[in-house]
Amino acid sequence: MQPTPLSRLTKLALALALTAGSVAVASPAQAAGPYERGPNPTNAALTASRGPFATASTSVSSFSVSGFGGGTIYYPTDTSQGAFGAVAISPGYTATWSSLSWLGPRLASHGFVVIGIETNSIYDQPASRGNQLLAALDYLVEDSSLTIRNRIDPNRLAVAGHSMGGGGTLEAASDRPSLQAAVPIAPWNLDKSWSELRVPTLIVGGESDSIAPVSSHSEPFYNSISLTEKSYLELNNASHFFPQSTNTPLARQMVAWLKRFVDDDTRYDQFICPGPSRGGDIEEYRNTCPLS
Ligand SMILES: CCCC(=O)Oc1ccc([N+](=O)[O-])cc1
Repeated sequence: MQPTPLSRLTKLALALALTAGSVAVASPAQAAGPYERGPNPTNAALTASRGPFATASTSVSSFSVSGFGGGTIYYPTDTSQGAFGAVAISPGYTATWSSLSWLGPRLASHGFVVIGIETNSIYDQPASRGNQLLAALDYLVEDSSLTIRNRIDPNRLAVAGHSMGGGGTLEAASDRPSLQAAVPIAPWNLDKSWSELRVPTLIVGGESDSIAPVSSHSEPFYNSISLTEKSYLELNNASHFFPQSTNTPLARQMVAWLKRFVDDDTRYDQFICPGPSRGGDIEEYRNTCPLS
């Protein structure tokens, strides 16, 4: 087939533009990442009590799963936008999911499937909690009896947890580098070095934590990570138990981190780099900006 000849007018326009040295290559509209979900983020949307998605929940009996103690799944009800990333969250020593349950609908309303787990025993240690987080993720993406399984993208998974659950979060991320994000909250672990970690990790600590003091837990954990993106948020005057009631700075930073690394949604970079400044609820924020 003959190429369509350029019209005289087009040729003239091109010649004029070239002479003027100003041929503008039409830039396509900024391509949206394939996993971006929801409207453009704002600080108000991240600090509101709910994100843009309506959510529902379903409980998971300990008798229907293996490797963890069941729990509760929260998910966006919207089925028009493709699959969502998922995050498994562990409570701390002697605690149950109810201690963190505000996080379930909060995160799900931003476009994530969340499983808040019960541990096999409330006395389980961090390594066991890490294995249980991974078992919960495996359940979400593999168990054919789970009717919402097709809402979950098996390649976009994350872990989080409080205290020994935060220690378990580090264990899970160390054991499974294919995870997209980890968020240890007031993490507690006897192992202080996580130099092998390749999972982008946001650590959130409390300035006044006397059970997992940041000086012997969150800070050395953060400092030991060198192979991946990391951020450290320290909350002003916060005790070990800050995640056990609605905590806006935690939710804001956690949603931004999950959006950025589970959904590859660079619209959230602005909340990570440079991130929150010191003052008010924020004692300190450190990160590895710029994000690559
Ligand atoms: C809600 C409980 C959070 C948590 O895990 O707290 C603790 C962490 C470590 C110890 N400990 O090592 O004894 C105790 C509580």
